Amino acid sequence: MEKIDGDLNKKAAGEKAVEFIKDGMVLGLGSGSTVYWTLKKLGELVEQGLNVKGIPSSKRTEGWAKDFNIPLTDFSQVQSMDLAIDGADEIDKDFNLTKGGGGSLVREKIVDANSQKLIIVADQSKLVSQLGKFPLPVEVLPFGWEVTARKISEMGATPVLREREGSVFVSNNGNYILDCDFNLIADPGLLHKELKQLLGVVETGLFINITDTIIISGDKGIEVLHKKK
Ligand SMILES: O=C[C@H](O)[C@H](O)[C@H](O)COP(=O)(O)O
Repeated sequence: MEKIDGDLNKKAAGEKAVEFIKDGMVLGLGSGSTVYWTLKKLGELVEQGLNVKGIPSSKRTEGWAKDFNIPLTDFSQVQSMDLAIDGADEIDKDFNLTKGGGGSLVREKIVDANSQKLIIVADQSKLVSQLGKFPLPVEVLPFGWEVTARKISEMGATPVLREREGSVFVSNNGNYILDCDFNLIADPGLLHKELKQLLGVVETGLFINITDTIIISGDKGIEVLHKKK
């Protein structure tokens, strides 16, 4: 069995999110070690009779959902979900996010953006005043990735091809990830748009303006923050 980050704040935030799940909902199932705790708790509720279905945002999440007997569906059955619950690598004061530390950013963005509501679960270390300390994950096509990386470096970043255990990391979509240190990101929306215009870029880990609620666990206990409309 895979070893999961047992950080108590991740566990607390992840578990809290199930309070927002209602019977009959179709859910977007995010990725990462905080969402793992959401899935585990959700499995207990399913066992007690809660009727939900989920679309997983990664193969890892799909595996966990199956382990916890959470019924799954896909985009051939439903095009819009009631609620997505996902993790993040950084969260700024405007609820914009950096995601993709685990390499699941493309499927996460498709799932999160097609949900009526997005709840982000995280420990307090993820809160930042400005995005950018965590190098921005950018998913790129393997073909010509060297050119794409050079174009990104001309935008002021230092892209590093992600590797795991000595091999190039390959995403669930068969692509590569460039971890791009832009230093602090002054305008995340603009940077996302500029990166998306580069040939070879599939998607960026900047999630702008799609988060409704953040569940943070830390020194002050669990806080539920709603975005002001
Ligand atoms: O690709 C991975 C995802 O964006 C995760 O949601 C993110 O990295 C946070 O993961 P964790 O909850 O393990 O810190």
